[in-house]
Amino acid sequence: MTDQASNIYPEAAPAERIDGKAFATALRADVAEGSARFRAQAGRQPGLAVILVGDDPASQVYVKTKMRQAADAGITSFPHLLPGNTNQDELLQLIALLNGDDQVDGILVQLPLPAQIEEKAVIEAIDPAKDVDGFHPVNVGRLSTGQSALVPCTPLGCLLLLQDRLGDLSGKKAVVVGRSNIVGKPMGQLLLNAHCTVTTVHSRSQDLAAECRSADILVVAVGRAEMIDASYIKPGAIVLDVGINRIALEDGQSRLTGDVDFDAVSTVAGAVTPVPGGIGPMTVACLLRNTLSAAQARTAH
Ligand SMILES: NC(=O)C1=CN([C@@H]2O[C@H](COP(=O)(O)OP(=O)(O)OC[C@H]3O[C@@H](n4cnc5c(N)ncnc54)[C@H](OP(=O)(O)O)[C@@H]3O)[C@@H](O)[C@H]2O)C=CC1
Ligand SMILES: Nc1nc(=O)c2c([nH]1)NC[C@@H]1CN(c3ccc(C(=O)N[C@@H](CCC(=O)O)C(=O)O)cc3)C=[N+]21
Repeated sequence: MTDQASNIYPEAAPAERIDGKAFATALRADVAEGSARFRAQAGRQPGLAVILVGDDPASQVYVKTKMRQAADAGITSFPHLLPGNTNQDELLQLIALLNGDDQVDGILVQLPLPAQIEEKAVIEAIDPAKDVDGFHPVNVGRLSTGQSALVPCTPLGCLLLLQDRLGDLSGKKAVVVGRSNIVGKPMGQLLLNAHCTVTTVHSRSQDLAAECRSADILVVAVGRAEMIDASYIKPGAIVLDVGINRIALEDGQSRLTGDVDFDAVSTVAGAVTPVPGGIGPMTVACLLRNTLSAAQARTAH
């Protein structure tokens, strides 16, 4: 952080830290209530199948967190931990089995997958009604045409936080940094559906900082540690930091950091989400919310 960057608006009050972790805890309590009602009506708990191929330690941690929080929210999880050399046909056979299993309402295949498996083929094999990640082209199409859909968890978590703080988002200027299928694109779509004026920027954009400085709402999902400093921020803006970057420290340890330089941005913004404790926990809470929604929709007809 440069002195210049931290002092461009010296009169501003420091930004509020948005507690995504606490919000996610409240959201999981809502899901638990809904799951209990579902169980009373359907005679079973909502079910979530979680597939992990390989033994990447970070992915193992995420999968454990998801299963523990699912149990706490009254959702049964069905873990499928497959060896790293699993081939595509084996994975597709498992998905076909889960598509046909009435106890399973949601199917999550942890990404990234090993190189021998094509992500697109796997995503397209999942029954769209059980696609709790919202990555299937049917759900992507439904979201982009404003129909009810299973919506990707990370952008859904961002939207819920924004609506909690701002209520109606109509007419707000929103800038999304990043255009991945998982975060950036569905985020733009959700903000557009909520009547924001949306700009999506990426690695080929010109004058990224100027685009970002026009934003009342700035959502950052680039995967570059602390890239966004105070010079990207409009005074008073709400900044959501999706980035999860593990950086090595000198003592051999590591720490998690976002795509936003939290301290620098806090001198200018109105409110900022931290990493950890921001969007990450919201993602997992929204996965459980989507599982409950899928269970309700599957038993409604
Ligand atoms: N909190 C959570 O729950 C989750 C967090 N994440 C994290 O969010 C981050 C983004 O993830 P994801 O969307 O999957 O990442 P991707 O790598 O798929 O996409 C990154 C996007 O950022 C753009 N980009 C990269 N460098 C720059 C740059 N210098 N200037 C402008 N744009 C740039 C890329 O542009 P281009 O398209 O032109 O290449 C691309 O659109 C990661 O840190 C990831 O770990 C992801 C999912 C969930
Ligand atoms: N099919 C699929 N769906 C996903 O949603 C998906 C995925 N694959 N692959 C990986 C990414 C990443 N992701 C995160 C979820 C929670 C935290 C999270 O809870 N983070 C904690 C910190 C956890 C820690 O300390 O490591 C926090 O930010 O506070 C982070 C990242 C979901 N993803």
